[in-house]
Amino acid sequence: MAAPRSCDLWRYCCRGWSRAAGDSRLPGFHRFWLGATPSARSLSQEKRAAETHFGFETVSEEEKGGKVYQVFESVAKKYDVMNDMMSLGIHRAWKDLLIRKMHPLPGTQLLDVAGGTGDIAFRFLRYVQAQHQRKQRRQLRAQQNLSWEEIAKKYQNEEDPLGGSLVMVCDINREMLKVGKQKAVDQGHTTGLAWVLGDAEELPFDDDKFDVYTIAFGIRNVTHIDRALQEAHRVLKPGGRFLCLEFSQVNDPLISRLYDLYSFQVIPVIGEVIAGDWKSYQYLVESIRKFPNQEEFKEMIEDAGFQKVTYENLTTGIVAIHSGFKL
Ligand SMILES: COc1cc(O)cc(C/C=C(\C)CC/C=C(\C)CC/C=C(\C)CC/C=C(\C)CC/C=C(\C)CC/C=C(\C)CC/C=C(\C)CC/C=C(\C)CC/C=C(\C)CCC=C(C)C)c1O
Ligand SMILES: C[S@@+](CC[C@H](N)C(=O)[O-])C[C@H]1O[C@@H](n2cnc3c(N)ncnc32)[C@H](O)[C@@H]1O
Repeated sequence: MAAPRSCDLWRYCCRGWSRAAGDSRLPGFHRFWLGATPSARSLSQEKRAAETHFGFETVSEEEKGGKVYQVFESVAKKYDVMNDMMSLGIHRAWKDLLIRKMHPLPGTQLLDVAGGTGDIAFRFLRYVQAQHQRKQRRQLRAQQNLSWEEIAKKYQNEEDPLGGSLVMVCDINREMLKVGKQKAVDQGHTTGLAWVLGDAEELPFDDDKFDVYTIAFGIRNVTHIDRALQEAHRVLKPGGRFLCLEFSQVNDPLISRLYDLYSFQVIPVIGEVIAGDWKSYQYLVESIRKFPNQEEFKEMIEDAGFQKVTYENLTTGIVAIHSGFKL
């Protein structure tokens, strides 16, 4: 390595000093002698810290939430049809895989954050219902000498086809929830489902409440991902599981080129043609590129206190499922 020039050394020292001067752990006296007035320093630091991204645009942290809200308010009515069109239905398989990985048993209490129009919740309900029916059938088969009347009665007396399971869909956007509630009616989901308006960064739930926390295609839109992860940890029961389905990084260079081409050249066009909304779909593809890769996100989950954190790539890493436990 080349020897540092004197101006480099000077710059290095200045950087070190200014860093120390901004260190809030230093007593005020030291900060004063290190050459920065605490108020000026902390002000400029706050200004920098308050910036984030909205797709490729730099925005203030206060602005971001509002912009994300507008995106989903705008796409809500066309959201489901857009997902089928853009992904050629592949998003359905990704969501099915998330539920299979969770393998919920009757009685599971699930919190689905950024649950939007309910895709994860409805899959969860169908899965636990099927599990519960299978369990019932096994029990009936074990009781060999029941009459058909007794068997029929057992089926009819079944009050809760979900065996006590519940899914709480929490989302910040009224319009997305409105579409979700209508879908629940259309699909005949009457029990085991609740809808709550709430922010992933400040969940309106007590500590240690849920067995599983899911967030599908949601965390990318949250302003402070670290806060959302801490909240996930707080509301899970000890032993509870965190599962996140999110766009991730494609590592194969050829697939990555094709994927970029499709994302930037095709998706906003479909957005414009089907939903009359180029900008929201431009934001979608940009936000995917700004999201941390598989390993970086895994570290963030660990930093929030989760253990046994793993991930599984789907469709060559276009999306990944991260899993962690509160132990
Ligand atoms: C506003 O925010 C949002 C709005 C939303 O509606 C949704 C979300 C959140 C997202 C979801 C809930 C998931 C569902 C939505 C999507 C998957 C849309 C996002 C899609 C991508 C970022 C691209 C990746 C999509 C796929 C892997 C699905 C499969 C698509 C194809 C295979 C493309 C086929 C398309 C054609 C043949 C049309 C012709 C295309 C061209 C002329 C352009 C050039 C295209 C290619 C050369 C082929 C495309 C190649 C790839 C996609 C890469 C290779 C893929 C594989 C090996 C599987 C939300 O936040
Ligand atoms: C792409 S949609 C995903 C919906 C659903 N999970 C799915 O897989 O189809 C993203 C959702 O995240 C919600 N969202 C964005 N920021 C949020 C936040 N801070 N707290 C809760 N939900 C949020 C949006 O309102 C939107 O419904």
